[in-house]
Amino acid sequence: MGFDYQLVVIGGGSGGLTVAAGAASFGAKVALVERKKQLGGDCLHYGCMPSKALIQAAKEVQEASKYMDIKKVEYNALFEGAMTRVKEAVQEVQDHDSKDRFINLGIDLYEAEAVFEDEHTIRVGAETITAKRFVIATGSSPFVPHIDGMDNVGYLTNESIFALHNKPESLAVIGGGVIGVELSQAMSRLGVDVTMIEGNEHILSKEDDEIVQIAERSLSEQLHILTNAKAERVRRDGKGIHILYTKDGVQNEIHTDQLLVATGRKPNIENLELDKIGVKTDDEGFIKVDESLRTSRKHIYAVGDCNGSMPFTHVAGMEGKIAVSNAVLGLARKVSYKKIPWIVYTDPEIYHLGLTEKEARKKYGEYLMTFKTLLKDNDRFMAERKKEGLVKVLTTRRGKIVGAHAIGDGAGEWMQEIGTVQALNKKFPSISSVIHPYPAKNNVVSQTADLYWREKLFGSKWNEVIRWYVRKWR
Ligand SMILES: Cc1cc2nc3c(=O)[nH]c(=O)nc-3n(C[C@H](O)[C@H](O)[C@H](O)COP(=O)(O)OP(=O)(O)OC[C@H]3O[C@@H](n4cnc5c(N)ncnc54)[C@H](O)[C@@H]3O)c2cc1C
Ligand SMILES: NC(=O)c1ccc[n+]([C@@H]2O[C@H](COP(=O)([O-])OP(=O)(O)OC[C@H]3O[C@@H](n4cnc5c(N)ncnc54)[C@H](O)[C@@H]3O)[C@@H](O)[C@H]2O)c1
Repeated sequence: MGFDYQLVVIGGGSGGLTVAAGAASFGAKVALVERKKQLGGDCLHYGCMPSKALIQAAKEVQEASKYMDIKKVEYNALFEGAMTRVKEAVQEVQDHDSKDRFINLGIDLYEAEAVFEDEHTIRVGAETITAKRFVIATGSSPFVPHIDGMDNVGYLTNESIFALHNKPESLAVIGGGVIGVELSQAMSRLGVDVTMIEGNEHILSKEDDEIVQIAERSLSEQLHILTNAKAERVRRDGKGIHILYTKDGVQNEIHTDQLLVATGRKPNIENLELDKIGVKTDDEGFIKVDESLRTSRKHIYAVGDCNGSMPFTHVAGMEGKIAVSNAVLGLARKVSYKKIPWIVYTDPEIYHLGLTEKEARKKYGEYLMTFKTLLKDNDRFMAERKKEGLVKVLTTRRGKIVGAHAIGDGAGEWMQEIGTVQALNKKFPSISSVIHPYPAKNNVVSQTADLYWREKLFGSKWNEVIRWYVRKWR
């Protein structure tokens, strides 16, 4: 039976665009279906791009505030300016990733919501199209917990906060995960009074404990952080939004101009009619895939946020490339999530690779080695007065990297050296033999790698042997 297309990709975000472009460049007949007017998905429109533009604008305001007294009315103008920068950044990347670029690759674009009719057919608006294989890349949306009054209060999510024009006086943020902390700090730097309500004992629950301690200390100088706190009820009146919450068993209320909900994600599968074609999902609705990214229907693949693996753009991209190899070239490449770093773009910035110390200790027990350098012990961070921070690297006794974490100015950039070394299957101590230009910030990484040798040479029986050799023979 002939199909209209060899491959139909559903969703034109980070994952879907990688798949569509990759498949077309291998000569496949490809259609891309996107329900929104623009390509780019969450990362471009409501995620990575607008948040990073906002973070940068807020950082500049905060720097300026060190040298001048910024008045309240000036903060209003600076806020509006920051929001304009956000829109400009999104537009610039949008122009670069235009529809024409994909049409010129020979891809047929359909601007409509895809709905499965049967396992080889989808409805897109008024048309139906058939394909031999599909890749679902429909992403995720904000998950909003059930809190009494929420439906009537008019809250913000990452899909609406970047459209704010006027600076709110105050902002409450429910959720102290990555979105919560990045946006809270940026808003606070733009003169907004921010209160964060986090249900867990600590914010950023996926990070290493010591990193979290430093992050909490630093962020609580700029925001009110309420941990172990549960929002029970919200209501709006003429003065704004009231949030009734319980913290450590005690009830309290805060009053705020705006409320941001940042409590995790849910998959965009609601209208696909996956049940009809036998594509299985887990309890939260994320599409189940095997290591080759195949769903329970073997000719249908799922990549990016909708499969619930790791909700990052670089993961959607990595999965997209594997899906192209498998769906288009017929290979059987498998995904691995062991060597995927991420960054939390706060100031100080956080870098995360692999296991936290708690996880690594559980797995490796006494075979785990931990190497730490405080930024206050590094010349460059001393010189720049950016001494708050830590590098922590976790290895096996033989130097295999199992985790690397840092918090500090620009950590996301200078720590990636460790991610590269790990990806190339080299050991952590090999960084010691690479000459780092002094006093680049990545010296703190080689300084930490030197600790491995110090431990091996001076913290073991070898030390005695070397000392004996030097005394006797040199
Ligand atoms: C505030 C915020 C900041 C972030 N910052 C970062 C960051 O700094 N770094 C990072 O790596 N990640 C970041 N992320 C995560 C990143 O945005 C996502 O992991 C990434 O966008 C996932 O890509 P995707 O292709 O799976 O989904 P998306 O990019 O969301 O694309 C899915 C597309 O599918 C479309 N679609 C959905 N259903 C249908 C349908 N039935 N028919 C047709 N089209 C459909 C949607 O309209 C959308 O365009 C951030 C997320 C948020 C919310
Ligand atoms: N820098 C980046 O790469 C970046 C930036 C933003 C988002 N993202 C991606 O987006 C994903 C989603 O981010 P997120 O911050 O929404 O999710 P998250 O899972 O990181 O954090 C959600 C937080 O909300 C808390 N929470 C949940 N329900 C609550 C409730 N009722 N009351 C109080 N607290 C509650 C959770 O305990 C958790 O700490 C992230 O996992 C990340 O992968 C990445």
